[in-house]
Amino acid sequence: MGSISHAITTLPHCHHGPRLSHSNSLLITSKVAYKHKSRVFAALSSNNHSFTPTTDIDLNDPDWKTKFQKDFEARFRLPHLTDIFPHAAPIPSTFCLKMRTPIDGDFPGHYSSDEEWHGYINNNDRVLLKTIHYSSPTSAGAECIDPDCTWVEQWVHRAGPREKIYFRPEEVKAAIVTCGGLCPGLNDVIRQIVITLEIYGVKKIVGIPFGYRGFSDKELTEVPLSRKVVQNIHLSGGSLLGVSRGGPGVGDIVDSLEERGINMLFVLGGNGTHAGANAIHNECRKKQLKVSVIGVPKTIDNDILLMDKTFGFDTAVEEAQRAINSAYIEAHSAYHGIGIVKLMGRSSGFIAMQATLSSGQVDICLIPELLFNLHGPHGVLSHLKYLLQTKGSAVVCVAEGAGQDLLQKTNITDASGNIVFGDIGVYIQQETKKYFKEIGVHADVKYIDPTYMIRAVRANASDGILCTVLGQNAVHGAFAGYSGITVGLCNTHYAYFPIPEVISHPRLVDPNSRMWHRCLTSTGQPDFI
Ligand SMILES: Nc1ncnc2c1ncn2[C@@H]1O[C@H](COP(=O)(O)OP(=O)(O)OP(=O)(O)O)[C@@H](O)[C@H]1O
Ligand SMILES: O=P(O)(O)OC[C@H]1O[C@](O)(CO)[C@@H](O)[C@@H]1O
Ligand SMILES: [Mg+2]
Repeated sequence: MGSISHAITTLPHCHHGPRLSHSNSLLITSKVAYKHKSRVFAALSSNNHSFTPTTDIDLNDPDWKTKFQKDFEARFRLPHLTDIFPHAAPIPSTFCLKMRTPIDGDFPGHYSSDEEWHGYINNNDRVLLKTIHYSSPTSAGAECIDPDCTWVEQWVHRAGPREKIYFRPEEVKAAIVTCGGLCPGLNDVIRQIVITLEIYGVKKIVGIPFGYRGFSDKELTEVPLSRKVVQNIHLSGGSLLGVSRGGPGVGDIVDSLEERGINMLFVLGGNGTHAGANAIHNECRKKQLKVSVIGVPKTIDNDILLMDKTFGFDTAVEEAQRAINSAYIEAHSAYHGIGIVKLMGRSSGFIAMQATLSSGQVDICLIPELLFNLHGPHGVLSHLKYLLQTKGSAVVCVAEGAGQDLLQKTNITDASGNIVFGDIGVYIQQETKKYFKEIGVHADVKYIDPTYMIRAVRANASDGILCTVLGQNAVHGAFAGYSGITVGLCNTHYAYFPIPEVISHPRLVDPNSRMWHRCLTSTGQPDFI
C-alpha cells in the first residue's frame, strides 16, 4: 500500500473545495479509501459508474489487475436458475419479431420462432461500465483504482432477449408490483412488461395492488393484466397498481408467491424495494423455488448506483423547471424578491443540481451531499443579501435532504424505516425572513414546495422511451433464467446488474465531478462554509 500513500500525499489541496457532508464518509469501505478519505470518495464511490471493490487490492502484487478483473467478473455475474436447478433445460425463445403472428390455442408443441432471426443477445455480450481513462487521480471526478489510474476494463452484462429461454410461456404466471413512492413512468413500465410478456406467449399476468402490502392484505386482490388493460395507462401519472411503504416480511411474500403460483416477479421500486426483491430472490433459492425475480429501478431521486439515470428523473427535472421559473418570476417582479424552491432528493441532490443547471435561473443550489451554513459571514443568508444588493432578486433551489444538520432531528421513521426529515425549505424561508428583518433590509420571500406535484406527473418523452426499454428488458431477463437482477442504462446501453451491486449505498452527487462544478459555474455561488 506504500505506493498509494505516496500518490495521495502528492495530491494538490483544493483551497475552495467543498466540505463533504457526514453521509459521504460512510461510503468508504475499501482499503484504498482509508488513506485519503475525501479524495478516494471522489475516486471510487459516488460517480455514475464507480464502485468500491469488496476485496482488498494489494497493488504491490504484479497480478493485481487480473485479480481485480476476475473479482469484478465474479461480482457482476448474474444469478441464474441453473445455479439451483443445474439440469434445467432451455428451449428456443418464443420471442421472435420475424414471425410474430400469435399462435392460437394452447401451444400445440411449437412456438413462433425463427432460427434465422439474429435479434438475440449472446450471454457473453458485455457493456463497458467505465468509459473515461483518467490519467491522474486529480482529474475532475476521477475514478481510479491505483495511483497511476491504470486503465482497467470493467464489463457488465448486456441486457436483451436470449435465444434460449428457461420458462415455457404456458407455465408462467407473472406478477408486477410497484413499491415505495410514486415516480413518473411507473405505468409505462407496467405496460411494457405486460406487452412483452404477451409477445412471449404468457397468458397469466397479474398486478399486486399497493406494493408488497398486496401480498399479505387479504382485502386486496390481484389485478388481472393484459395488453387491453394496460393499453393507455401510460397516459397518466401514478401507478395503476398503487404503491405503499412497509408491508409483510420476506417469508410471507414468498409464501404468497407459492400460494398464488407466481414464478416471475417484476418489482418496480427504489433502494428499499430492491433490497426486498433481493431478499425474495434469496428466499426462493433457499426454498428451491423456480422463481425469477427481476427489478426495475424506480426513483426520481436518481440514487441508484452504476446507471446513467433512472426513469422518472428526467421528467422530474423538467417539471421542476415550472416551479423554478415561477419562483424566478415572483422574485424578479418583487422589490428585493427571494424565491425558494424545495425539490425532492432524500440523500442525493441530482434533481436540484440538474434542475438548477437546466433552468439557468437559480443563484443558490443546496444539496444533501454538501454541508452549508445559513448564518455567518460565509453563509447563505449573507450571500442572499449580496445578491439583493447586486442583482435585486435571488432564487434558491434546495433539495429536501440538504441541511438536515441544521434542523432538529425528528426521530420519526416511515413505514419502511426511512427517516422522516425536517422541512429544510420552510426553515430557510423562516430564517431568511428573520434575518432580513433583523438587519433592516426589505426582502419579499416566496416559498414554493412542488415536490408531490412533480412526482405525480406522467413521464415525458425521454422517460417514456427509457421505461419502454427497461420494461422489455426486464421480461427478457426473466425468460433468460436470471433472477435477483435489475436492469439499467449504462453508457447509453442497457445492462443487467446483480441487485446488491446497485443498492450498496445511495448514489450521490460527487462534489468533485464536472457536473457539480458546472452547476457552481452556472449559479456563481460560493462555498457556504
Ligand atoms: N432492507 C429491506 N429488506 C426488505 N424489504 C425492504 C427493505 N427496505 C425496504 N423494504 C421494503 O421495500 C418497500 C419499499 O421501500 P421504501 O419505502 O424504502 O421505498 P424505495 O423502494 O426505497 O423507493 P423510494 O425511492 O420511493 O424511497 C417497502 O415495502 C419496504 O418494506
Ligand atoms: O412522502 P413519501 O411517499 O414518503 O415520499 C417522499 C420520498 O420519496 C422520494 O421521492 C423517493 O421516491 C424521496 O425523494 C422523498 O423523500
Ligand atoms: Mg428508499
